[in-house]
Amino acid sequence: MIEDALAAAWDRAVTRMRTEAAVGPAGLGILEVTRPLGAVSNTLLLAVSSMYAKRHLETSARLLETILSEEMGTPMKIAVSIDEELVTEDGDDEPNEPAQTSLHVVPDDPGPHRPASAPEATPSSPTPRQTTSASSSARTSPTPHQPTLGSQRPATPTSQKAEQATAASPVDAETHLNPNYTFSTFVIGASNRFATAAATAAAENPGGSYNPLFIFGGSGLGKTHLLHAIGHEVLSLRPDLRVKYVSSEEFTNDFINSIASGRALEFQNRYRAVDTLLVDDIQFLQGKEQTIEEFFHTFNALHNQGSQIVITSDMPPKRLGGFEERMRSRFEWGLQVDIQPADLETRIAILQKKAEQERVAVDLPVLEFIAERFSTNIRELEGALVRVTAFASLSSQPITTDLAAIVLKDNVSDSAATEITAALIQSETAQYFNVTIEALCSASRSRSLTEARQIAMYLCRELTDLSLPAIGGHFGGRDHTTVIHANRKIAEKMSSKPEVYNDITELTSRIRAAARSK
Ligand SMILES: Nc1ncnc2c1ncn2[C@@H]1O[C@H](COP(=O)(O)OP(=O)(O)OP(=O)(O)O)[C@@H](O)[C@H]1O
Repeated sequence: MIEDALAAAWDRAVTRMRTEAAVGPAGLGILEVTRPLGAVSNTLLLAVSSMYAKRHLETSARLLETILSEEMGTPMKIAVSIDEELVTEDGDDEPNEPAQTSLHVVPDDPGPHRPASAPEATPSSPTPRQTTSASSSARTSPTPHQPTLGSQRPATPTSQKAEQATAASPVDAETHLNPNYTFSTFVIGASNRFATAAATAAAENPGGSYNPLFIFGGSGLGKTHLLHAIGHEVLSLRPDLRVKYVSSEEFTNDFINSIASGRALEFQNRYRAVDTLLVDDIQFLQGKEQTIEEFFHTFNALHNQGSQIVITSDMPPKRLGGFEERMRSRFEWGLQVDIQPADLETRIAILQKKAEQERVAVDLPVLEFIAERFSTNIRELEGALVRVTAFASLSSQPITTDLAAIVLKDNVSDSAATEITAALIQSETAQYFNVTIEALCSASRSRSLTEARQIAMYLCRELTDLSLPAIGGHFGGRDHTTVIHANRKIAEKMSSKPEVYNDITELTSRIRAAARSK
């Protein structure tokens, strides 16, 4: 229990931050839910619920420490930790929700404000059998071409997805490696065989002849997955090595923050102390001259000391505009490998693996059906499987090709013809839930906004090529782990909450229609 004097000083410091300091609404929101745990010597330990909140708080650390010191009458420092038991910064107040409870209606849980006409309707034939209540059949469906579900829970409380709702594990805080992205979960096919062989070789002999390893290819083809897989493999073979995964956006933010807080040297030491640096989506550094300069020095330092560097990009080094020749030529020092779009057999195998991981039994003809329709982007392919299995689970039906055909009827990838942007998704989502775009991107953790925001993030992940940090950036500068959390949360809810499934279906259709009409 925190001492009364300390608790009172903390409260006064928060008030002063609000009244005297130019802290924005996001910062204030975070301060208000920050929990003081106690003091060790002159350091006040604070707990927040996410990396996003921690970073936010740390940017105001100096000011906070000055005010706290004045309030306590003695020099104070702060140390911020993440406590996942706290309500998350996204207001997700059921982080440890047991799978089974998600199948019951919580009476005082209004959730987001859904449009009155929206997806609680009973679909017209030939949509699958519904478990809707009689009253819901009186409503009209806004999207008769899309299968929708009644808001009542399925009669059979055995949601396949709900049973494995806790399967997804968090990203490692130190290495930033996603435990789901390993070589064992990566399907090898003609399109990625060479890249996988090179990745394996680099992982087995870090700093060897494939240094740097440069992996390039189109969106959603598995570059990030391979990058993480290298990290895991290095650590499993050499647990003593230091591995770090970083997206280009994170590298940029880290660099900018380090300069702003006068900690440039600490930044350099942190990045130069690693044995394997995995840098994702290097193309996002284009045009950021100072960050590229810093990356250039990081690269040189690491290469000189024999550390392995692996870089991914959406294009080969030669075509990377915005980088000086000296940087591009370094990218070509080692080995460059590309990943091509997966062929049909590989796509089927990926779906098979995904279904196995999710512990959902899906017959081969259904997997073939889905794989035939989604050929350019594995992320979309996976999203399609999630939708089909979620719908089958919610409506207690077997997963058949007919059902898949209905669910995916309007969900064909048409990215070549239309451009779906984060702004479009935000605008459609805000309109649909009757909230403002500002609120959607704000720090507010109200339940209704949280779910609407998570749905918008899920749709950004599925319908755009944006990276996780880029999506976080569109939603008030949130951390990429918040986007991963939102993605997992919504994928789970789609299988257990008909209204969420319907929101996703309806919004996808509205977003695609809006993109086509532009
Ligand atoms: N060969 C594969 N085997 C298993 N899963 C795969 C494979 N290729 C891609 N995936 C899955 O597809 C999804 C998208 O892959 P990933 O994020 O690695 O793509 P990317 O090439 O990095 O895309 P972007 O350039 O948009 O960041 C991930 O969930 C990943 O696990």
